[in-house]
Amino acid sequence: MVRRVTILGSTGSIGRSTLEALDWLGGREAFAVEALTGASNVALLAEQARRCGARLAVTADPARLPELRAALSGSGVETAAGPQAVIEAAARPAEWVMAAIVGAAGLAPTLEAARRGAVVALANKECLVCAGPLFLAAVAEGAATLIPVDSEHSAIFQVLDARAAPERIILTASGGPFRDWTLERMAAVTPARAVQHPNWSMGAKISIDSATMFNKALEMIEARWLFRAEPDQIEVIVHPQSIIHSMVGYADGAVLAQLGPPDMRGAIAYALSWPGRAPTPMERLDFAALSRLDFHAPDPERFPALRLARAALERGGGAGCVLNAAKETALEAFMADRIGFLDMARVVEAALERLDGAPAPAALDDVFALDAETRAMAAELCAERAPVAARA
Ligand SMILES: NC(=O)C1=CN([C@@H]2O[C@H](COP(=O)(O)OP(=O)(O)OC[C@H]3O[C@@H](n4cnc5c(N)ncnc54)[C@H](OP(=O)(O)O)[C@@H]3O)[C@@H](O)[C@H]2O)C=CC1
Ligand SMILES: CC(=O)[C@@H](O)[C@H](O)COP(=O)(O)O
Ligand SMILES: [Mn+2]
Repeated sequence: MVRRVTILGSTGSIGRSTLEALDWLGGREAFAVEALTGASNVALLAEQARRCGARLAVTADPARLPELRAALSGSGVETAAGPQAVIEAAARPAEWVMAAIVGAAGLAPTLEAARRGAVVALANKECLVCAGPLFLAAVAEGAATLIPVDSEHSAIFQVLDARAAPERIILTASGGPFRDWTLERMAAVTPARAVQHPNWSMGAKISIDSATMFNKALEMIEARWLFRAEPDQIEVIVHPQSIIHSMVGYADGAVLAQLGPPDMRGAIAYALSWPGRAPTPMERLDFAALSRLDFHAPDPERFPALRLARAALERGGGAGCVLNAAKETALEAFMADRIGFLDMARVVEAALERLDGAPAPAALDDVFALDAETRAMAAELCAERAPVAARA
């Protein structure tokens, strides 16, 4: 039977890997693409839609609709544009939806797919970071199935034992490109350098989040909601090779791990073939060639993001939403050379302090309001930091 799929964020790193995984697992004979969505890369979106015979292609940017229409003229692919059209794409009747829009912009469309009961392959971590309880309520309300795709959470999902509650959730972290750098060197890091992840090929924003370890901070909060883990059950260990994707410890002291090459097509193919395991051409691990796997504790001084995530977890309420919105604002300022690399954590810390006590958002509009309030405050905090050129 042909399965209908939708890819939210098809033009990004995860979106492109998803299209490859669909080809691995049977292509057009096994899958019919209902909708693809992108934002700025309209040429790629149109090419993807033609190639896989999508019914609908949507750009989140209304100004790009004429370009999308021109690129798809004569193809029979429907077109639409704007944030509401992305939500409507998620509402269309695909049984399996890849949620791969970057950032908080992915929340509303992914919620829509969950509410109507799709199998949601969740790459976007911000849904759970900004609105964990709300998002899980939508999953329950829609009787949706949530399959984690973030490599760590996919790994944990794969080794969870239905018969025993986990004692520890152990997230592995590569440590990013500045794992061994001094604070002095890190202070002068440029965006071009920060996007160079040592192991994974990913979009620019998550690559920089890996460099600050804010990616791991988001993943701690993601794990809290996905696996209903208490904050003190969630640990982070630096593992520079990114071969062990994460681990779960049980009450008898046993630790189960999932291993594989650092290639997201593995986690995506798993989400497509769940509850089975379809054969894939993923590279096989050669343990003799690997020879060693290293581990060390993260350095809290050089990577304050982990401490901030723990504080957000302990504060609860709207702290996850505040942490993410402040982080996204600071990340954009860093990418535009308006603040330095180490300033990102300073901005997030100040925003968390100023908005301490923000209540947990009870509805989507509350998330948007807290997100907007935090972004405005974080933008002021960024403006207060000395310009990068003045500090050079
Ligand atoms: N890349 C990876 O290996 C991993 C990614 N993730 C998570 O998955 C998500 C996607 O990451 P990644 O693929 O790297 O990101 P990319 O930046 O490569 O892709 C992001 C996608 O979102 C689209 N997009 C950007 N802004 C908007 C918007 N405002 N509204 C709607 N769509 C938008 C982009 O469109 P366009 O490009 O056309 O502008 C693109 O399709 C993130 O949440 C990330 O944290 C999790 C684990 C691993
Ligand atoms: C592929 C994936 O899931 C990323 O989130 C990855 O984990 C990033 O690597 P870091 O461990 O450096 O954050
Ligand atoms: Mn990850």
